[in-house]
Amino acid sequence: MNKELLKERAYIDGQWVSADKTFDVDNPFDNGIIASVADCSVEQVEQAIDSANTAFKSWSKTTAKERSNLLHKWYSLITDNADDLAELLTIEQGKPLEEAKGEILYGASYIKWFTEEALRVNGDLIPSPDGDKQIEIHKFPVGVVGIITPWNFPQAMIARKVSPALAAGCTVVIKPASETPLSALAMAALADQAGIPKGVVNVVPSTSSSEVGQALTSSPLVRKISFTGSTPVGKKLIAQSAENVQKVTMELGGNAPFIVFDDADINAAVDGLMASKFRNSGQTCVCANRVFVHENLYQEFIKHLGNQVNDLKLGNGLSKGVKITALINQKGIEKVLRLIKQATDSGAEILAGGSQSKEFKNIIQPTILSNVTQDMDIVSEEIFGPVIALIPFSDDDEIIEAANNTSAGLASYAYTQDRKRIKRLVRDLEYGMVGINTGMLSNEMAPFGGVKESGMGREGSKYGISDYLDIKYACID
Ligand SMILES: NC(=O)C1=CN([C@@H]2O[C@H](COP(=O)(O)OP(=O)(O)OC[C@H]3O[C@@H](n4cnc5c(N)ncnc54)[C@H](OP(=O)(O)O)[C@@H]3O)[C@@H](O)[C@H]2O)C=CC1
Ligand SMILES: O=C(O)[C@H](O)CS(=O)(=O)O
Repeated sequence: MNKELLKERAYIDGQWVSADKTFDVDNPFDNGIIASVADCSVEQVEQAIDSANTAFKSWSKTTAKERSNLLHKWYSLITDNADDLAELLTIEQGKPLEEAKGEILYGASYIKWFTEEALRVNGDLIPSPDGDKQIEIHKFPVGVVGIITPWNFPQAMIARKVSPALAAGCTVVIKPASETPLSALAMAALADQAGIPKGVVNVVPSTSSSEVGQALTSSPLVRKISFTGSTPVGKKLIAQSAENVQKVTMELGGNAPFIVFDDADINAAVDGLMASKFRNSGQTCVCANRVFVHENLYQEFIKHLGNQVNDLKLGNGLSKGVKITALINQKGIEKVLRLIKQATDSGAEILAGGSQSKEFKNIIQPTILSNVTQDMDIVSEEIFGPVIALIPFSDDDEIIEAANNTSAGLASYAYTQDRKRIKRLVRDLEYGMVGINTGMLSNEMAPFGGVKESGMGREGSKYGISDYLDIKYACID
């Protein structure tokens, strides 16, 4: 791997900066230490905010074309270094190398998208209702953006937030997850190489996440917070952002229903479930979390599903053909084992897996639980692991109500051929995103985001840049 991309110091004001202390980053597969990274203090975060604020004064006055060209250089450097970035990502996060490569290109697709969207931030001229006065609508970048990202997509979540921010003319201070800071620092190294001016992008790794969040939300210089992570942390940040009336974009937890109706193509539904459920070993906010299968198909579905699950290869993400790898940390492993045990203690049946791999202690076997019921914790909590919870159903009306019976509202999925039923599902499922006959719905051209306690704002698509712009109305007589 290109050692130039392995950075251990913070990136503040265009400089690589040490801190008074460091924290270790380990490989989730074997817990081997791979780096010791600068553990930034609140003072250093404040320095980064000051730097971003100074840089904003000039960056916000560059032309959209200049920003677009620099973003494109960043995009090109990322795609040119995709293999090395993927290897770094797998080492620090654990996911299979093929998935890590996919994440790098997925993240880069957002940067490419916003090189184009940067050129389409237009205002309006509105005919005045009041004599000859002219109504002009202008759009301006909001300012310094505080960005806090999770460990499950350590590169793509940064690309998905930083690219619209920079395209709009904003500057950013990024606090990556402590489990996975290396991908963020590598992205900063390539932004530096691309010629993105000092202070526009700052990365401040820190294990003092709560204090860093407080520093970002309490600073009047920070005009927006963009966060992807758990709902409890999202709620804290929303509350804290009120102090300075900051804009927020929140991509929070999910609890996706995956509904297989009696007219579904079983093979397609099993393929869609495998793709949705086992990506990143189940550690995504859009994974199928509750799998409702019509009783008429239940037994046949289980047979098809079991065949595919039993074929999944477990191991080190760097090894060829591996599909199921280590969960991010012991906390994540214990949470999934707790949910499995509570379900089986309450009557669920294990059809496959059900425990940690005998060979690799940090890997949980791909698991199928049958006869799961709505009262179980595995139904109400975001599993974040390779566990399929199967719930049989018989009635269309009941199933939509059951699917909506959660405080989350991010992704939802259904397999059916019935056009009337599809229209009803799109209308009545209370989610930001609905996948019909597909288990994969994330791409840079579609608005990614949720409703209810899954957050607010949208990332990607023609809507994504609006979160980083303010509208100014000028009335000219
Ligand atoms: N919707 C999504 O995409 C994601 C959902 N989740 C859900 O969250 C659960 C826990 O995962 P976890 O990684 O702990 O998610 P967290 O929400 O705890 O962490 C996400 C990010 O927020 C930071 N953070 C944590 N606490 C605070 C705080 N008080 N103020 C400011 N920033 C904070 C973390 O920093 P640090 O790393 O230093 O703790 C990390 O950078 C998962 O099991 C899953 O259910 C998790 C990740 C992504
Ligand atoms: O946080 C996540 O889980 C990601 O947003 C999911 S996706 O965008 O990579 O599908």
